[in-house]
Amino acid sequence: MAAVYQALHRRASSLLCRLHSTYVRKMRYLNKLKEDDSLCRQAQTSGTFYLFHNLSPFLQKAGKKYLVPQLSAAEMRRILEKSPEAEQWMEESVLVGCSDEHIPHFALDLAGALEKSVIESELQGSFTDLRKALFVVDGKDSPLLASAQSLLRWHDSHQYCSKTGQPTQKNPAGSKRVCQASGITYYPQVSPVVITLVSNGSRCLLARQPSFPPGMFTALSGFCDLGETVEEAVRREVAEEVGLEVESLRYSASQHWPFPSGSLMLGCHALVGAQQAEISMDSLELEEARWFGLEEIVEGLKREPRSSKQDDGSSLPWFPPKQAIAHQLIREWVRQQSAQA
Ligand SMILES: NC(=O)C1=CN([C@@H]2O[C@H](COP(=O)(O)OP(=O)(O)OC[C@H]3O[C@@H](n4cnc5c(N)ncnc54)[C@H](OP(=O)(O)O)[C@@H]3O)[C@@H](O)[C@H]2O)C=CC1
Ligand SMILES: [Mg+2]
Repeated sequence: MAAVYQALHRRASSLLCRLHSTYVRKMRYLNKLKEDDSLCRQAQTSGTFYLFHNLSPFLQKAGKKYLVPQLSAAEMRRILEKSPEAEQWMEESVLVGCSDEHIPHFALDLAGALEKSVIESELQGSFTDLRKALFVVDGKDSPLLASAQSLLRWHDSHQYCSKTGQPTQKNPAGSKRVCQASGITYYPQVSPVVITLVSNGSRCLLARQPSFPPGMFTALSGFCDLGETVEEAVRREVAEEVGLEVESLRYSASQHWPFPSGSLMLGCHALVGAQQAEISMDSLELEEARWFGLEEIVEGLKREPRSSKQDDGSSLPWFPPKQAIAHQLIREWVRQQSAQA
């Protein structure tokens, strides 16, 4: 029995080791592509490409599913034949990942090269607004679309050096831009945002902004100020937006979020004292903020935007879908409350 157990253990360890080394090798290869320009240029000729047009990703419909096609370099060339300066366009692509077999994946925005309709009819699909695309594609594809779009957006808005006004040049991987005149290197920017699910022990606090779709409530969020810690940003945002003082907080998880540009959402749970029930809302930013009990949250999680609409035109509360970290925080709170009951 012991021998069988040992053999199984050895096999499991060796599998784990191989898995780990695949990951490590992949990360090192990606890093090399960012550092070695000629290797990256060469990789472009054998890589695959995700297409964007004006920052909208290209999707293909297969039955009820939406797929995110990857084009080979040969297919890319064939599409770009219709555009002058085809090679130059290939060089605009940015590295967004690679397969376990080290096939590099690039993203490319073809807005300046070809009409949207030309590509759509050629490839039988459509460029879809990212706000829709993120929620209809397979779960594993949405983080990739989100980060690819953020990187393409950053390149599009950092074409010039902010010191000299001269054009900046992107490296082949797209991990930086350099101004030859000043020697300044620019790296893609990330904006840290705290997102906090406030609880008073038995209820949690959700809010809505006037721009949200009817009935949607979510956790409080806000951009970190320069020089602030995550803890300070959580305390300040909760104080500013709902007038409550956080007593303790716990980090949960993070998520890249492509809106408005490239945010790193830092998800936290915060506790306020049970006696602090009165909300004093910042009505410049929020339209409504209120406490929700466990039952109401559980019901809201089952609801979809369409099913929330009532006959009198009002909407019952519903929450962000599973792709958003707000959803994860709300589910964690439900699990925690249910375990305490
Ligand atoms: N993934 C998820 O689950 C969720 C994600 N979010 C995201 O969190 C983000 C922040 O939430 P929000 O409550 O609006 O933030 P804030 O409470 O910080 O308020 C937004 C305002 O902050 C100002 N601001 C400060 N720094 C920045 C910056 N770096 N970029 C843009 N605006 C800045 C802007 O004001 P001004 O325009 O006056 O200059 C903006 O209108 C949103 O973009 C939203 O998409 C929110 C909830 C859920
Ligand atoms: Mg806010």
